[in-house]
Amino acid sequence: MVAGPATSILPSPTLHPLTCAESVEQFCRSLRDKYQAKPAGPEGILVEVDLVRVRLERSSSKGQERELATLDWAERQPARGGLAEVLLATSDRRRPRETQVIAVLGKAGQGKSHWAQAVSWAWACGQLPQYDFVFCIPCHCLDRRGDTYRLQDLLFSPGLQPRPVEDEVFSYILRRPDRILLILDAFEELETQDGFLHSACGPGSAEPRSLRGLLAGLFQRKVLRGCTLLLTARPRGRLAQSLSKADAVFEVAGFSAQQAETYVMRYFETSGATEHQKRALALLQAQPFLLSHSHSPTVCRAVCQLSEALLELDDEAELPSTLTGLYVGLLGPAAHDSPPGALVGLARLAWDLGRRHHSSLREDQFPSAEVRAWAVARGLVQPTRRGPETELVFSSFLLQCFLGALWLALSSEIKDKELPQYLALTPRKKRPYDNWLEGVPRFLVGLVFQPRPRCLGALVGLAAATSADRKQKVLTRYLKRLQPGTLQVGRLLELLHCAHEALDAGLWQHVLHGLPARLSFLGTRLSPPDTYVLGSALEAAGRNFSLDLRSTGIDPTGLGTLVGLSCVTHFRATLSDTVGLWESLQQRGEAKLLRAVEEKFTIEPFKATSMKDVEDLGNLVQIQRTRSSSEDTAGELPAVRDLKKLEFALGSALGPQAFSKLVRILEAFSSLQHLDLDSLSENKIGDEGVAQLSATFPQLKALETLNLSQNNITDVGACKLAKALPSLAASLVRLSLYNNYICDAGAESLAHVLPDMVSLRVLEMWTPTIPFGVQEHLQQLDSRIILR
Ligand SMILES: Nc1ncnc2c1ncn2[C@@H]1O[C@H](COP(=O)(O)OP(=O)(O)OP(=O)(O)O)[C@@H](O)[C@H]1O
Repeated sequence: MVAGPATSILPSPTLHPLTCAESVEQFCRSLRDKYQAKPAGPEGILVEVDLVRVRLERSSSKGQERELATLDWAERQPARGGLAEVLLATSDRRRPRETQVIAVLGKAGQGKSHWAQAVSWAWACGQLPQYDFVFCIPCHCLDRRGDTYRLQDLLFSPGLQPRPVEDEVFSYILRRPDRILLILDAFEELETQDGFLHSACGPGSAEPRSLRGLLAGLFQRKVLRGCTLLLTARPRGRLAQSLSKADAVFEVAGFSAQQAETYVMRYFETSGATEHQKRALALLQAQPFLLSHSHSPTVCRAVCQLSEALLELDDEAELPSTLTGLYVGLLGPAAHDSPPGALVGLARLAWDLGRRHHSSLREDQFPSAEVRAWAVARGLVQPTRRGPETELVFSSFLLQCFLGALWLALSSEIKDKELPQYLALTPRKKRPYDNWLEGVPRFLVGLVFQPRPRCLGALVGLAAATSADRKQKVLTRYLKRLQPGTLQVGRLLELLHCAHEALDAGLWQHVLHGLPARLSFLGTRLSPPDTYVLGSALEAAGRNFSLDLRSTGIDPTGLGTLVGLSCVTHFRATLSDTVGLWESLQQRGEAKLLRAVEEKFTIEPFKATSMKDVEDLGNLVQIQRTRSSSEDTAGELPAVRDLKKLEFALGSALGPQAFSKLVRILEAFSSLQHLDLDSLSENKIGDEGVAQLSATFPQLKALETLNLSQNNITDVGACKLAKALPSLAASLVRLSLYNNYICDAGAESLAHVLPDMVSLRVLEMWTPTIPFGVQEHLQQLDSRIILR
């Protein structure tokens, strides 16, 4: 694990670097002892996972807002150097005494807190000798009120640290901020402090201020200047804006298939049931939907818990095929021995807290002490990892979502006409879920639609479950009125998940029927469960589809599964990911599938906007060339062979360099009809670029439109172009040369080849550098010349 015992980090310290008061040494020792204490049971399992370097980018739909960029699979760079790489991510910063801010993002349950815990554990084991103190602070423990918040209150929050702290410790911290690692875990909990980046941060470190002021001070690098500030947070929501100020951003990748398997094995080792290890793995593998979800450690753990319970009872058991089924299975036994109304009471609490963006509960919030004791005993709520002992949290965010949905499914307080809004499928000004309770829609549909006896009835009894009948009617009416083809693609995916959870043939068919034949997911992240439901839907729809899977971050297995479906007749995907897929199919000897996938792949029209695009295109052509030079003459790639339109829009900084790469592969595109080298930001390929391009004309036999406007071309380039143009005489219909630096000599040389250009209809050549007299002359010479 990146955060695991970071053996690769630095040599273990021989001597503790503190050479100060005994009280400081003692505090350090007790802090280490606290972090070293490993939790018992599954919480103590640590599977090493990757952190991936990511970036935030401006949201395409929400103007200035920033969101996590969706990286292509090949673009993802795991921090293989482990924790050392993450913590030193910004060591190349220009001012070494500056605070460095590192953000670690991930969806709920992806393992951020576990990772943060492992960082403190690694420190406690002497593996981060560059820090004298690590403070790992769960943000939900922070006191949010008042203007009397001091740095000491943040570092030494009551209940968080081992013992009362003396002034000496604090003054040591102030003297050596560079040796402090401050971890703010679950930073999204502080979203009410939104806007702190621009807040005034007030006087020195020890002075009281508001929490917002203190955060401002830390982020503006005025308080504890020189420390390392590590944040973990869910990626969506308002706070993501402040994270754009981080020096480095990583994402917790979650479990790979192999890591999920390791987790299952360790889970059964820890629980002392090693005899069930293999059987549990087989159960998971038999349920591909849950398997696709097992990249989330939270789901993986829930699956293990249910498998353990099932295998105790019955060796022939099977796991359910939905997430709703998983949580009904887990909660069913707890519901049976609950005090009256306990489950519904807890569900209401989950909903109320979630709506207010909270996950922690105080003792006095439970309906009764009995309910609290039951919920703790059943592991539904648990003490916070490092918070005050009196504070509890739901044992997972997904469980909180499930309970919230249970409340919606049963409550008579939710009006019928309000219910559909909780599915969040129709556009609204404000999204009802943003980081919080986002799992609710699927669970709500699952609970309301799945057959009562094995679902809602199993939790609250059949009599109480009948209250969901009306809700089912309301939701059926709403869902059947939805037209899947008109939904924004993120909502379409959510609808597919809801329909999957419903286990209702009518609803499923309705959704399948409305799926458009061309589905573009461009820019929308596709997780393994998304790929799974999408694949099931396409297969069941009994029609053909074409898919655009570019910029979805789809994993190689998911890509292979979707594009391998016989009903997917065409697809677009990121070039590098597609080439990766071909290579793996080739290695696995799946020649037939490889051929099929190559046939379906299209890049039409192709727009190169980055150097990577050009390089990826180059790789594709290289594959084509290698194939055609080998025995395999049928190895032509239709994507290359059939490409008709190619746009190049790299801009002036990278344009010339990238174009010289592009021009080397141009002749491979034998069907190219439209080559557009004009981008709004100007490519500036210049005379040299034009000369290189002209040399490829004899091979571009199908070229009809050539746009060379805004490319810094002078008479030199124009004359070269004119000389080469006759090779395109039979095909070229339109040539654009607007806004270059062509003068009379260049213009006239172009005009003089026009009699040979029999297909040409238009030569657009307006540019202020051509003298007026020459312009008039040219227009009289050939009416195809446009000089306006
Ligand atoms: N690397 C790991 N190895 C073993 N178990 C893990 C790992 N990561 C997470 N888990 C398990 O998954 C559960 C959820 O992880 P964690 O609480 O760290 O997620 P999170 O991303 O912080 O979620 P949230 O945003 O809801 O706070 C943990 O309680 C733990 O049981």
